Amino acid sequence: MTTLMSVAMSIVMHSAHSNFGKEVKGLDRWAMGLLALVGGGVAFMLRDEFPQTPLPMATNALLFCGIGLSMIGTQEFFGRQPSWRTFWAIAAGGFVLIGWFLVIKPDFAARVTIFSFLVFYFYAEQVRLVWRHGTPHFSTRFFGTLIGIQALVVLVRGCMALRAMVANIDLMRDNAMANIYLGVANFMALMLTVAFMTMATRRLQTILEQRSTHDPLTGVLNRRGFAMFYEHQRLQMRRAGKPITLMAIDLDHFKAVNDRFGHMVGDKVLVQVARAIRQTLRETDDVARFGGEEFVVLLPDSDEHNAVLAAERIRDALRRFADIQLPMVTVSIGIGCHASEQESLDALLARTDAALYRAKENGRDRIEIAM
Ligand SMILES: Nc1nc2c(ncn2[C@@H]2O[C@H](COP(=O)(O)OP(=O)(O)OP(=O)(O)O)[C@@H](O)[C@H]2O)c(=O)[nH]1
Repeated sequence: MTTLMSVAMSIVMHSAHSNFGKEVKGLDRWAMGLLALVGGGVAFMLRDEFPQTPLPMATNALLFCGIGLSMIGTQEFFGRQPSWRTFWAIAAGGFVLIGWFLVIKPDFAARVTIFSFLVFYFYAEQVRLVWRHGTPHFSTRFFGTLIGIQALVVLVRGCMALRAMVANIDLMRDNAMANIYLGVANFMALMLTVAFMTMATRRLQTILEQRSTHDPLTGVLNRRGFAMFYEHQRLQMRRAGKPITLMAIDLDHFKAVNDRFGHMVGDKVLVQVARAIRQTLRETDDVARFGGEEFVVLLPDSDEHNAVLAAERIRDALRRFADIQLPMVTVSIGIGCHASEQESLDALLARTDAALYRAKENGRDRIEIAM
């Protein structure tokens, strides 16, 4: 049953990889790893039919590859460089050593010791990755706990084998430790896959949320993200009785930048302008790109005077563009402060935009305050 279900899970993993493999790494490794484990399981089942050597060797090789691939998958998931050398060293070294203690100098306990300690490394590395790079979320804790248990079980079995407690480690004999090990090994292959999928879907959810609220070119908020941020800040500021001020920023003669230097350079300028704006703001402020070359900044707990100071800082930052080998650009800025608690975001934006267009009309590269 476990073997069949692992095949099903491998298909699920593979289809998840083809749908969002670019966003979430490691799924294909897990899918392949599961297939290798299935192969190992089948080889294990056929042990009585073909009791002679190649089969146990193949079982071990497939199990090494299956568990090792899950480590590679988890490394890729967390954005780490996959350690293929370690993978091959362990898989090949394990294969040779187990072959030695199977054919040349048959020793069951030695084989279990070698197998357990080598695969322990694969699991322990994943525990380390979760510990260091995991996000504080249920899915990560779920995966981390399961992989930790798996590592522990394998380690205990390795230690028992090291002390040559053959009765406890021989899976063919009916004893508590062997039953626990077989149960955990079978159940865990599935549970770990489910847990990894939970982490993968959580990652995908975060990415999609980020995409729906952020501008892909500059990475700052988009209109939707800005509206959400505004709503959150509006409630907080209303409770605290503090003002909210908006700043509408539009690049001057940006068409000329595009025409003269090309669209690619125009894009770079937009990215740098967004970065420059962000760097001049406080932690509590945020900036959005409202399409084209217009940015809107929200300044909670700021009045018009503070907003003008912030706007001047932004204009100063843009003057340093020559240092990063980009064409110099100037901006026109409109500033609007909440007139009353009842004023809607659209109304405030309209007043701020009107101030911005006044700045354009009055010669650009200047700041105007909304009436
Ligand atoms: N490179 C690049 N250009 C963009 C993007 N979005 C809009 N633009 C360009 O921004 C320019 C906006 O031109 P206009 O609306 O005439 O404004 P402007 O030239 O900045 O003039 P004023 O705003 O009146 O000072 C157009 O050339 C658009 O093609 C973008 O994502 N990347």
